[in-house]
Formats: sequence, C-alpha cells, structure tokens
Amino acid sequence: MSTLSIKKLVKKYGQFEALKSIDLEVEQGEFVVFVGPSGCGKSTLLRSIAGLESITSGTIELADRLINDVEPSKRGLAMVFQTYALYPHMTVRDNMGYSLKLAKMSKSEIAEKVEAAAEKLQLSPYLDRKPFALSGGQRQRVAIGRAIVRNPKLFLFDEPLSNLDAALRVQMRLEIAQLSQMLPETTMIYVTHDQVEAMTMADRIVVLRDGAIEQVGTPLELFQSPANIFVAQFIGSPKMNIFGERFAKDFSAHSIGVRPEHLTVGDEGIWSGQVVRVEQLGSDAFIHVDIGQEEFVTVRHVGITQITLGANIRFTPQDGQVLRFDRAGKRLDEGQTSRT
Ligand SMILES: Nc1ncnc2c1ncn2[C@@H]1O[C@H](COP(=O)(O)OP(=O)(O)OP(=O)(O)O)[C@@H](O)[C@H]1O
Repeated sequence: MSTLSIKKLVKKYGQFEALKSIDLEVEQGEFVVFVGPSGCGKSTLLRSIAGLESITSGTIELADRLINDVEPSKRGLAMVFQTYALYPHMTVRDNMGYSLKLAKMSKSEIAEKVEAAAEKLQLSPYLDRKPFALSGGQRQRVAIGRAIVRNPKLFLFDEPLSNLDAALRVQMRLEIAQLSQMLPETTMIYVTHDQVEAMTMADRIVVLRDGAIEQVGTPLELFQSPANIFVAQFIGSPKMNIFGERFAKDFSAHSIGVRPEHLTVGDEGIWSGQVVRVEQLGSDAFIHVDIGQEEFVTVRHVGITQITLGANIRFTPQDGQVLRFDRAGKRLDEGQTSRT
C-alpha cells in the first residue's frame, strides 16, 4: 500500500519553478532518500510534504488522506532537522516527552513511551542528563527520540547528519538504518546531498535535478542502470568517466560511460593516455589520465599502484561495463556494451 502519494506537485516562488510536476509513490515501511545537487529542490519537496511550504498545485496524500491544506502538526508525520534544537534546560526525558505533555497525555503513558523510545535509541542511561552533557550523536538521537514517541506514520529527515564530523556521520548513518529496520511499519524519507549516505541507507533513491525527478530506483538499479549521464555521474565515487564521440562511435553511441573501477590497465589496452596525477589511498589508487583533446579519465586500481606521474599507459574497459548514451545524454538500453 502506498503511504505517501504525490501527484503533479508544483511549487513556484514567484516565477521560479522550484518543483516541476513531481509524481512519487512511497510504500509503507520504505526508506526513501532524496538526493541531488545543491538547489535541486530536495528540501522544498520535503518541506512541502511536511506542510512547511504551501504548494502551488498538485496533491499530496498521506495514508489515503489529502493533506494539502492540513496543518503540519496534524499531518501525522515527524521531522528531524540538521539543527536539532533541544531545550537546553530540560533533561533528555523531558525533551523527549515534551510534545506528548503538550498533547495532554497522562504522565504514566508519557513515561512508558519515552522509556521505550530511549531503549530503542540506546539513550536509557542518559535520560536524566541535560543536552550539554551529551555528545553530538547522542543529541541527534534525542532529536529522533522526540519524534519517535509521537509514533508518526512518516518520518522526515532533512540532512540530519550534516553537522556531525565524518566518523560520527558513519556511525549515525548505521544507527538510522538500524532504526528503520526496528520500525518496519514506519515510512522514512531522508534528504541528503551525499550520494554515499543515499546508497548505504536507502531502499529506494529519488534523484532530483532542477526541480524534477531524474530517476527513482534501488541503489543498485541506479548504479547499474542509470537512466542518463546525470544519474550515472551522480551515483558512484569517483564518478563515472564519460568519453566523447571519438571513442563512442565504435559503440554506436554519442558518448559512453565507464566507471573508474571498470577500466583495466595493460599493454593490450584499446585506449591510451598520459598520467597527470596519481592518488594513492592505500586501499586503492586513482590514476588520472590525459587522453587528449581536453578529455581526462580516472582509472581505479585496487591496492597500491606502481604507475607514476608522466607515464604513458594503455587501458581497456571490462566486458559489458560500457554504458552508451545518446545525444541528449539518455542511456541507450539495448545494444552493444562491447566494442564492434
Ligand atoms: N523562499 C524561497 N524563495 C525563493 N526561492 C527559493 C526559496 N526557497 C528555495 N528557493 C529556491 O528553490 C530551489 C530549491 O531549493 P531547495 O532548498 O529545495 O534546494 P536543495 O536541493 O534542498 O538544496 P541544498 O542541498 O543546497 O539544501 C533553489 O534554487 C532555491 O534557491
């Protein structure tokens, strides 16, 4: 059953169309990530669902109820922002129970819900602390706990990890993914511009660009079968190499794409160029190659490479790992992925 159903949603700021006729169905229990470059409309879409933005036209239904004109607090959803704004003078327990207190729930019921949420979020030992005595990750969990106690149908996360340092982000990413598994009935929508977060957390990813959806799919669908060059280059790191016409004509395409890890260096390679930069990361090496006519290619080598700056190397795409694109950048599905 579709929990969230968005049809022909348009959002204009004056003449500017921030969202251009968005259609999207989200199933109950799904973890959906909105991803895309800065300014593509991710937050506007999330805020429209939350009711924090009025929409220009279209419909938003949550659990079969039209919510276009329903107040944010009455939509049955909860939102977690990047700035989690806990009340500094209240304990974790009071922060988490505050909305229930406002809703005039009984003390015993509040205590029960707060303790259950704290247990899920591993916050039980900290219930009587104030926010200043918590780490960034713990504070973020309190913010999530505040939302969980309300038992929302839909959880909205707006870049909740962007204020945390790299190590903590990785840890919180895991925790949020685990939380989603612990709450299999709860639908979650998560906004990020970080494609690694999207790949690791999502059941399905929605890739947005200039206010429109480019593609919706599971992380592996987007990785293996991107609809166009934009998605192909947005998903995966380092990004997919795009080769122009002089290489693509052998594949009957306007351009072709090969991921850095799908290029193999060797004397028999069909393409060649001069190494202009080598990045040794230990586990991998990224070899940047000038292939002439202002085109550059990145080759990913597993482990440490002996290849040095200035070397001339030959390399070749692995069988079946060439994606073909037409003039408009759309992927040509069928046909050859090896050279004629
Ligand atoms: N109140 C506003 N008035 C006018 N334009 C706005 C307003 N809010 C957002 N926009 C514009 O709408 C577009 C989408 O903005 P939005 O914040 O949704 O992007 P985003 O994908 O979330 O970007 P980021 O990753 O940078 O947060 C942008 O071009 C932005 O400048």
